[in-house]
Amino acid sequence: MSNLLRGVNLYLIGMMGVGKTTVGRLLAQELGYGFIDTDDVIVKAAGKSINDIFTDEGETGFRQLESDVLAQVCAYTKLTIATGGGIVLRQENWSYLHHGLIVWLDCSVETIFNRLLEDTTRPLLQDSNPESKLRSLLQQRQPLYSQADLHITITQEQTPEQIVATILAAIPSVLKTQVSQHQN
Ligand SMILES: Nc1ncnc2c1ncn2[C@@H]1O[C@H](COP(=O)(O)OP(=O)(O)O)[C@@H](O)[C@H]1O
Ligand SMILES: O=C(O)C1=C[C@@H](OP(=O)(O)O)[C@@H](O)[C@H](O)C1
Ligand SMILES: [Mg+2]
Repeated sequence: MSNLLRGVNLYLIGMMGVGKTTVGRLLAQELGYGFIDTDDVIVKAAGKSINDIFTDEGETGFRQLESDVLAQVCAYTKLTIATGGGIVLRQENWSYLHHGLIVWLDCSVETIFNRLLEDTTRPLLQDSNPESKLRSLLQQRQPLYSQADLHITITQEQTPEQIVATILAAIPSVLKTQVSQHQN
């Protein structure tokens, strides 16, 4: 698979809680790729948590840091990059994402809600009705996520290992499409 990819980066996109960070780390191991989580880089660079960045600099400040980090990481190859769920919102980010293969991890709002029930690290979910917030975020973002090269729908029961296997099995079909598009 690594030979087939020829060092092309994989970008995982999708809603918060879908498993981008968890699956991305495993996927990188399987491919012999490096792993980067854009949120981790932002936290290290800013020296504070995502919650504190949202409080101090607002979502706009966070989105600027996110774009800066994405612009930097896309200069490297052989990486699996777990992005934050809102990376799709800025048009400029797409020019960076399209340097690599974009994989949309998609699962139901119910699954996400159950996973993040106790979580306090996602500022956008600190809402009086987090489930309805998730639904409206998904509604807004779905058309953007659907611009990915690969759409992987996952069920609540699927383990990270199974999701990695599904992604690896699907990659050759997209690479083939891209090669034939170049030939036409
Ligand atoms: N396939 C899975 N099955 C069960 N729990 C999962 C799975 N993938 C992720 N999780 C859990 O869901 C939560 C969110 O996962 P995370 O990887 O941080 O998602 P994201 O980066 O997309 O926000 C974490 O607690 C993680 O352990
Ligand atoms: O969906 C979003 O807008 C966000 C998702 C988070 O990352 P995960 O998708 O890894 O949870 C993080 O970037 C921030 O809380 C904003
Ligand atoms: Mg994450």
